[in-house]
Amino acid sequence: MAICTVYSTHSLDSTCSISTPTKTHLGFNQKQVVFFTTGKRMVKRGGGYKITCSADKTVVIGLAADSGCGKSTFMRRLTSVFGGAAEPPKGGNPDSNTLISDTTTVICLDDYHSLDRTGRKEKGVTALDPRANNFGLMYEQVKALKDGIAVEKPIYNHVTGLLDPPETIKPPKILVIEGLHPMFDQRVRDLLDFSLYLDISNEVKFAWKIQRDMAERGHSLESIKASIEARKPDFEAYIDPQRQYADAVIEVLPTQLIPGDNEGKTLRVRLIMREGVKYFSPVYLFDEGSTISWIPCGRKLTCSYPGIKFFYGPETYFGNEVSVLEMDGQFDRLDELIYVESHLSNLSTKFYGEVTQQMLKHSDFPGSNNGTGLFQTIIGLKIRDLYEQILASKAAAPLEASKA
Ligand SMILES: Nc1ncnc2c1ncn2[C@@H]1O[C@H](COP(=O)(O)OP(=O)(O)OP(=O)(O)O)[C@@H](O)[C@H]1O
Ligand SMILES: O=C(CO)[C@H](O)[C@H](O)COP(=O)(O)O
Repeated sequence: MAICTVYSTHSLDSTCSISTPTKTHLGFNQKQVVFFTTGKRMVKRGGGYKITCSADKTVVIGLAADSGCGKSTFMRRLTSVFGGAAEPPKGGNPDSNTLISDTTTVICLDDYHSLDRTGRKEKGVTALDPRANNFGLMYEQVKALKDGIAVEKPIYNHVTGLLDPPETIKPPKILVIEGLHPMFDQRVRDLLDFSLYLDISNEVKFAWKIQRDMAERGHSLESIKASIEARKPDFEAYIDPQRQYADAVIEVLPTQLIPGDNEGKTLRVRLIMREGVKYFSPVYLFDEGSTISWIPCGRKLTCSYPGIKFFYGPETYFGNEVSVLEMDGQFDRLDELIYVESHLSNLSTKFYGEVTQQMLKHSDFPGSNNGTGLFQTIIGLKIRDLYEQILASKAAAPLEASKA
């Protein structure tokens, strides 16, 4: 490691690691102070040397869920927290799965399928099976991006079922890797600064699938049932166990307010937040660490049948201490959410009412009237806070080092 002064997007000195095959290269050596006046990233490849500055490093977020479980919806909420819309890479493959905004780049891990649709059929494996995915490449490329180096990432084309020529991905401020396996491979898992798992119960998954694949894509009820059943063993073997590694889990279950209900319209949603995660402090209701049951319906919150019930308290999840915030039921009037927001703490908002504002802004997104939208919005704000804390700690690091 060497200290260098960097003039780029950062105003503070950054700690840089310099790797060079020879001591002196293109006007600098490891003892010199290096000045850069152009270029956003302190990385040069192809010239035989590489400089990586910690303040330039990408923050990596993992989002795991089965297909059709709300990953895209969550990504839209997260991107919105940072402002600006996410778009596919300009002028690239129209079937690219990547979404880029000013701050975030979201890559879909389906792009690391090593077997295309025909290949999987021939070998008799599903896309959920690790044998159909290239975890070595996933690790190398996520690591490179985290270190500030651009990669040529493959593209899995969901329209044709083929692997298309790769696309260039430049290191963003925040990289989100979303898909079936962000926490499956330990090497990839260790690169994550924060991980989230969307845990949708079978009943609700089925209801959502029917809604989308039957109503919007013209699939038959039988084919939807068959596809869910066919994925189940591999889902249970390879996807579901990733819950244990997640820093936060959003669990979506049928309501308990209507006995025997499994229509999937009214939902009981639990936000399970691991304790002791660096840069992440769980949200709480009223009093941190207490166990609380709260029915907010009445003068300040309009609730039609079956009402709304909140719960908050400590629990154990896969042997880890967690805090759980739960909401069962749905909001009648989204503007009244401010009443609920005012009773929640540690939200990482920048101003009073920011959660409500975000929810109102995207009232047309699925889940906006229930705990799925509320908790996805809260996690989006927590990720912004985590990113800002990591950035601040990196900026402070060289100052600490120089004091030593
Ligand atoms: N919170 C929600 N409440 C109700 N329905 C939802 C919710 N989230 C998602 N859905 C339903 O599930 C469908 C899939 O959502 P979304 O596209 O966000 O999931 P996905 O995980 O990105 O899917 P895929 O991986 O198949 O692209 C939506 O069209 C909607 O019908
Ligand atoms: O689980 C999936 C994505 O999350 C898909 O089933 C997988 O990527 C295979 O895609 P396709 O059905 O387009 O061949």
